[in-house]
Amino acid sequence: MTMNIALIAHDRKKDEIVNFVTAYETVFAHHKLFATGTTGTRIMEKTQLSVHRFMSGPLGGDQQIGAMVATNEMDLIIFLRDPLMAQPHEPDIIALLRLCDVQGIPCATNIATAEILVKALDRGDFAWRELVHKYKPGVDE
Ligand SMILES: O=C(CO)COP(=O)(O)O
Repeated sequence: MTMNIALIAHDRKKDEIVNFVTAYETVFAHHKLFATGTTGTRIMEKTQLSVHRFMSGPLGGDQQIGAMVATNEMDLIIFLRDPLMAQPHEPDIIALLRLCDVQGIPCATNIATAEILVKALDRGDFAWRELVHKYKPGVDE
């Protein structure tokens, strides 16, 4: 079952997300990947994965991903935030995390949680999302 996965990282976390996605590239290859602009570019530069890129975070990318969460079209989010650096688009970041809680979407904000979620994804723990996909034509293309 193909899941829609969002990958997002703030600047000082970009190396970390690239290394992480590279390590689990064979798992991610089975899914449909989305990212904010720069994160997506960085991942595509270093892997063979194809990533649908939204706007850069400060220009609205978090909100674009949030729109997919709002309509329950996103199955998993890995969002490596920088907890030590203020972001100009902090309200957008909070809004995205809030929507994950509204819809009950698994969202990892650090690498330890991301690792657990990706392992769960690989062993089929996200199969319940199939029920959601059934009612969302076009999500699982
Ligand atoms: O700012 C971001 C998420 O809040 C990430 O955006 P970029 O991937 O474009 O750097």
